[in-house]
Amino acid sequence: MATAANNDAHFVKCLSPVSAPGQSERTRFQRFEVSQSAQFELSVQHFGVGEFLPSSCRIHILPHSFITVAIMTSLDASGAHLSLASLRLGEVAANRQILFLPVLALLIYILYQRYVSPLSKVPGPFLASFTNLWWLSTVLKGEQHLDCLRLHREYGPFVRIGPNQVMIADPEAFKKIYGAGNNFQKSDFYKPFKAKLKWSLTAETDGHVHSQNRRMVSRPYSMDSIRSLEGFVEQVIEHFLEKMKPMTNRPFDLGEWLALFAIGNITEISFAKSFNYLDKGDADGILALSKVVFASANWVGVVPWVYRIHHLTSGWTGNWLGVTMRSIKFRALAQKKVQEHQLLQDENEDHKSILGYLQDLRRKKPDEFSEYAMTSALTSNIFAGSDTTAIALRAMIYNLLSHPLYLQRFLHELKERQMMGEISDPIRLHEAEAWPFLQAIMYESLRLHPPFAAPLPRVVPQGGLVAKDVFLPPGTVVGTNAWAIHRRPEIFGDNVDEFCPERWMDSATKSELQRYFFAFGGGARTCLGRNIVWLEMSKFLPTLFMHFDLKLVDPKAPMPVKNIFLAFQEGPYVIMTDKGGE
Ligand code: HEM
Repeated sequence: MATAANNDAHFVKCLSPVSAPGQSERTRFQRFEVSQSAQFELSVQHFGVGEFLPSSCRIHILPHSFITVAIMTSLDASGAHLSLASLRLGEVAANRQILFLPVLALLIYILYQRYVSPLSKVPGPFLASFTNLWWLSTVLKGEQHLDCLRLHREYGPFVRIGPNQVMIADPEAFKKIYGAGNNFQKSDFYKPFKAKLKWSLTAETDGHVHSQNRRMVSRPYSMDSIRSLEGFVEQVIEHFLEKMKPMTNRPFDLGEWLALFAIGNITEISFAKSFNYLDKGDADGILALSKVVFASANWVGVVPWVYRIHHLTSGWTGNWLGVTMRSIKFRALAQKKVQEHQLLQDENEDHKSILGYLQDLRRKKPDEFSEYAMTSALTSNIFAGSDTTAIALRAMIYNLLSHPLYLQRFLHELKERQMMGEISDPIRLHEAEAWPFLQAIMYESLRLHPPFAAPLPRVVPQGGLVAKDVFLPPGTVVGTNAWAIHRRPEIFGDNVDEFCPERWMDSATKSELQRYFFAFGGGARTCLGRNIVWLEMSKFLPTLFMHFDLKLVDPKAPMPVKNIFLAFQEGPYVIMTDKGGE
C-alpha cells in the first residue's frame, strides 16, 4: 500500500492540467485522494500500463488511463455531484485511449514500410512508400505518361510508387519481366476489367487459363490469316475517303473521324458487318462509354479493393463502377452482332472475318470453345482495338504534319512508288511492308506516343527479381510504362524526345530497338491484334495521303493529351484539300 500512496502523488499532479468544467482544483484533489485501493491498481493493469510511471512521464497519454480508473473508484467513495464531474474526465481519457492505439499502429506501419520492408531501399516519394493513395492521386491527374518520366528522372530506373509496387524503366529488368516464357503474371489491377466475365484474354490473371484461351483463338490474328481481312479494311478506307470529301478546305477535327474509322474497321474485320459508324457517328455511345470504362479502370485498378466492394454490393446497389460496363455493354454489342452473323452467307477463305474463323472453330470443337468464349473474344476486339488504333493514327498524322521535312520525304516517296507502279490504291499490305520509310514512321510514332500509357503491372514470381543491385521479393507488383522505356537514351540514343524515323531504317539497329518496343506490350501477353493494327495503319496512312493534302490548322500547337490509361489526344485539327480536285 506504501507504493500505492506514492503513485497516487503522481496521479494528482498529473491530473491538474486537465480541467473538469465547474470543478475547483481542491475538489479534484480530494476526489482522487480517495482512489487508493486494490481495485484501482487492478484497473490500471487492465489498461496495460502495468506499473506507474515516474512523474517526468506525465505528459504522455498513459497517465490518463489512470484517470479512467479513478472514476470507477470515486463512485464508491463520493457523492453524486463529484461522480458526475469525474465521469466527464473519464470520457476525455477514454477517447484519448481509443485514438492512441491506432495512431501508434499507423506510426509503426509507416516506419516499417519506409525503413524496414524489403522495398525500403527502392527510392520514391515518401508518401508512396506506405500508401497507394499517392499513386492514385497521380493517376487521377491524367498525366501519368509525363509523371513517370519525371519520376524516373528524379529517382532512377526503379521507383517505388506504392507500398508493394515498383515502376521500372531499367532495360535489364524490363526484359526479365516481359520476356517470352517468363512467369510474371498480371496483377489484381486487371480484375475490374474482367469483372464477372467467365472467359477473358486481356484481363485474365491466371497464366495457365490465359494461355489455353489464347491458343484457342489465336489463328485469325496470325499473319497467315490477316491477308483475308484486307478486303474488309479496304471497304472501310474507301468509305472514309468518301466521307472526307465534304470536309475539305475548312478546319475540322480529324481525330474524331479517326476514332470512327478505327471502330468501323475493327467491327467490320471482326463481324463482317459494319456498325456503320462513319455514317451514324457514335450514335450508340460506345466510344463515349469506352472512355468512361478506361477512366474508371485507370483508378479502380490502383485500389482493387474498391472493385471487390462493388462486386459484393452490386446486387443491392447496381453497377456504379464504369469499368464494369466493359463486360456488360461492350459484350451486349458483340452478342448482337454474333446473332446477326448467323444470318449471313458463309464467307470464303479470301474474305473471312474473325467471327467467321471463330465460327469454324466452334463447329470443330463445340465442347471446348463455347459461344460465350467466342463472344468474349470478340468483345475484346472492340474494346482493345478501337481507341488504341485511333490514338496511333492521330500520333502518326500529327507527327508527319508537324515535321515538314519528313512529310516532304514521305510524299516524295509516295509519288515515286505510285509512278513506278509499286503501290496500288488502296495500297496493299505487302506493298506497304516493302516501304521502309513508311514502316519507320509508324514505329517512331508509336515509340513517341504509345497508346497504353500506364505501367502494365505484373507480379514478381517465386525467386524474386534481381536486376542491377536491386532485389524485389516475390509478390512485389512491378510495371513498366511504355512512355518511359521508349525514352531510355541507352536504348534509343540521346535524341529520345525527337521524332526521328531514321532510327528504324537500319535493319540491324531496328531489330535491337524492337526488343524494347513496348507499344504492344510483351511476352505471353503481347497484343493479340498487333498484326491487324499494322494492317490497318499500313493501308490507311499512305492511302489517305494519296487522296488528300493535309496541313495542321496551327502547326506549332502541341496536341493536348489526357491520360486515362490510354493517352487520348485532342485533334489533330487539320485542313484538307482533295488531290483529285486539283
Ligand atoms: C495501335 C493499336 C493497339 C495497341 C497500341 C495495342 C496495345 C496492346 C497492349 C499494350 C496490350 C497488352 C496489355 C497488357 O499487357 O495489359 C494489348 C493486348 C491486347 N490487345 Fe491490343 N493494341 C492495339 C490494337 C488491338 C486490336 C486492333 C486488337 C483486336 C483485334 C487488340 C486486341 C488485344 C487483345 C485481345 C489483347 C490481350 C492479349 C492477351 O492478353 O493475350 N489490340 N494490346
